[in-house]
Amino acid sequence: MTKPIIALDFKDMEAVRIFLKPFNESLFVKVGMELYLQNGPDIIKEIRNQGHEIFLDLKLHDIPNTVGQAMKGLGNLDIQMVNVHAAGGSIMMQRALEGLRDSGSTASLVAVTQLTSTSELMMQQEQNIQSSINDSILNYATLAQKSGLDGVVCSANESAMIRDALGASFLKVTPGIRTPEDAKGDQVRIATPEFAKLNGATHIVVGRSITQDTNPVAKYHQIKKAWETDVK
Ligand SMILES: O=c1ccn([C@@H]2O[C@H](COP(=O)(O)O)[C@@H](O)[C@H]2O)c(=O)[nH]1
Repeated sequence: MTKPIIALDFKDMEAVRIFLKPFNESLFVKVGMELYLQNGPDIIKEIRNQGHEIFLDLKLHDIPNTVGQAMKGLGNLDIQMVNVHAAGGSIMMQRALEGLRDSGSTASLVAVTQLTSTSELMMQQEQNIQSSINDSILNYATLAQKSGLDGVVCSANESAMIRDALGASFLKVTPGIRTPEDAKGDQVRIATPEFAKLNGATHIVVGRSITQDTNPVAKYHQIKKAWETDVK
């Protein structure tokens, strides 16, 4: 069972240090654009030195050569998971994977399908995709699998569909996790940890529900328990 991934959406390492200090255990954390782009690769070294696993969530999306070369560089960091946008296309995803493996990295490479902040209506009107959001997500997930990637980022509302179509071992990394008492914020396609578990998610990503709680350690353990408990 994978640990819930905590999204460290903080502005600097000092804020990360303060957040991580009360946790007396090894965690799986996510470093995203806010933290990485303002602090650079040193942040990865320090978090790894504290014994935590890292999902580097930079969502690369550019022409294949640029993404391939960038991935080659990121592969030199000691990270366990990294991602691209599936909308960049199959050639871009293949070059990303080649770049990552050329660097010797064994990190999982996953592709974002539709952001969990996107509704079906937004997708249809703003991206001009005239299918259901589930069809779009399954299309991107299928493309990612054919491109050799390890899995996708989707919401837990789509993880059962992807599991049934593409297999249980294809990773379904699911942000947009909320407990019933949490604020939805800018997320649209949300689910509880229990729902994610029941519906084939392989990983859950939780940010503000933990980081902005008055007792982050207790909230993390509440979510971890809900995620790990077997549901019949
Ligand atoms: O589709 C996606 C892809 C990535 N994310 C990231 O996950 C966390 C979620 O944070 P919350 O505070 O729990 O909403 C955040 O870092 C996003 O960049 C996502 O939400 N949806």
